[in-house]
Amino acid sequence: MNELIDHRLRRSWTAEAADAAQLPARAAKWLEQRIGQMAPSAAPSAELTVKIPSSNLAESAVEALSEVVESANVLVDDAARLARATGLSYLDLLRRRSADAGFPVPDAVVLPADPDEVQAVLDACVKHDVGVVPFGGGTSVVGGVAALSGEKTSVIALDLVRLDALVSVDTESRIAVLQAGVRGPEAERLLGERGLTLGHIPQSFERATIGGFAATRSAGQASSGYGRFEDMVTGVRLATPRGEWKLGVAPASAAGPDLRQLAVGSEGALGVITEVSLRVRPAPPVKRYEGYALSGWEAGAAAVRDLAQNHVLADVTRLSDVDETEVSLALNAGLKTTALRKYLAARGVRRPCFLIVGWEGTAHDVAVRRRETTRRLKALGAVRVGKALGESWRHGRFGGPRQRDMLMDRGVCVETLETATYWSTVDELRDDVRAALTASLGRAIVMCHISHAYETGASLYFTVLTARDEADPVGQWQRAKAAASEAISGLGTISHHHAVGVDHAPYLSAEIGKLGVEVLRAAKSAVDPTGILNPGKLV
Ligand SMILES: Cc1cc2nc3c(=O)[nH]c(=O)nc-3n(C[C@H](O)[C@H](O)[C@H](O)COP(=O)(O)OP(=O)(O)OC[C@H]3O[C@@H](n4cnc5c(N)ncnc54)[C@H](O)[C@@H]3O)c2cc1C
Repeated sequence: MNELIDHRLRRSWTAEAADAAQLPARAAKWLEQRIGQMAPSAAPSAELTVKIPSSNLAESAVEALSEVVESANVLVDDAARLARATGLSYLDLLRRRSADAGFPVPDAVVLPADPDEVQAVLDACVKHDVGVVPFGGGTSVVGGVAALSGEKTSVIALDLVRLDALVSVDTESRIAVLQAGVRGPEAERLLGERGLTLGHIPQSFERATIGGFAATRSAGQASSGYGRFEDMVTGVRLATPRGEWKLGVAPASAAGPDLRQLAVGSEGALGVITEVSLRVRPAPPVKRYEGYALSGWEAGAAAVRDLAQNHVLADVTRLSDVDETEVSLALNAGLKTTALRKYLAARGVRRPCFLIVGWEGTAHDVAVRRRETTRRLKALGAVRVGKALGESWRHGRFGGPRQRDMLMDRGVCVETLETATYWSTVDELRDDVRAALTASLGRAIVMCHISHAYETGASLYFTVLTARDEADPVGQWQRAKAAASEAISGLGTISHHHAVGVDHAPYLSAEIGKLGVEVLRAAKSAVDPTGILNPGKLV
């Protein structure tokens, strides 16, 4: 079980794919021409080289926790604690490459087996005044699982990996109840055995958990078809320092504000999600993915808006800007790029923006919906590239994290950030974020895509590549991220799906108002009066 979240394996995302990501020499040369000379660094060692402080958890607390979960499930060894010390942001990975842990490490890892044990662990932590960081897949990129102790003298990582069951399925209502620690692939396997699917496939699917998806209001790549994770949640079971809280008795309700939506997105600060009731759908027998190209970002964004506002979005709708398209042409050895460029230029697409569209469902459903989407796309000037592009994206869609490790080994600063805004400000926000990142980083490739579209607006997801500043690599990215966040603040949301965590907390009140922050703090003090839950996150 420890292997599942060991950072040495996590570095390669999945153990079996450790060497899958390679940068062809041609691509490396292209990259160096764009961002300048890079200074390769050694890949992190497979040995445990990071020095970490010893555990500060009082013996009485260890004993109390051991009574709840048995002593074998209270881990105080360095490897176990280090494995749950951070998430997977660029800064997390960067800090893990140095010899001294420049980040807080939990004093123990506690592994409860079921919701009742989670509740009993919280009760013991209240009694011993120990901070608790709920830990799902540990894929947070905003510091959500950072082992901050706040005002407490010790903090545990509450790892939910043993809560791994499909609890029940109500086929008539199409609702499945899953425990919080079930990872994406296992959820699909368990549901697939019953002919069902959740359809929630974020890029972190391989490692992230049901509890983590709910706690962060995650959005999967097929959100246009299946909805965001919060759209799927029909009920939540939470353990809190004040006792258990269950929410969700009907598909819709006018019994006051929807408190399920307070639990969803609560980032471990208002309770530990132990079970989630989820709307499920019949597993689709047909999946069809294909690619189109549009000439320039404005034409591409206008096409996605047209599809959204005419209710003909494909389940997956993903538009890359010119830079992201250029990079995928340069780095993707699988596509016959020269021929493709000529083909597109001959059809008037000189600055191509790739659009991936994917439909899932019955053969009839896919055929009908595909016809409608593609009819509109052609009318909007989109040129069909074909199935190869769609399938190449579908098969490579979990490759990003592996490529990131490999780029970091080569001396590249590589990170992503995201936001969302209304259609009327999509272009302005994109321009402002790009300008802020470029002004801060100098020579950099700043790519952007839309991967989640709505009638009223869209998400914007940025990927940045620049040569790492070896003198101050942490400061280099912190300054760029702050500049981008300032540009976002006021025009869009500080996070469309990565959540608040530590990194976005300074920008929350600009978005929801001081009163909004007070409302969240009041909710927190109601469920967590002594402040043991996830100190320093969200509010
Ligand atoms: C390479 C990569 C790609 C990603 N792609 C996407 C994407 O496509 N879409 C997307 O939405 N996100 C994406 N993310 C972000 C991240 O995967 C999501 O935020 C995910 O929902 C986190 O799930 P997790 O189980 O890993 O949670 P963790 O990282 O373990 O925790 C995230 C936060 O939730 C809290 N938490 C976890 N479990 C519980 C629980 N049971 N109860 C209460 N609180 C809990 C934690 O304390 C923390 O604050 C990506 C991350 C990476 C590294």
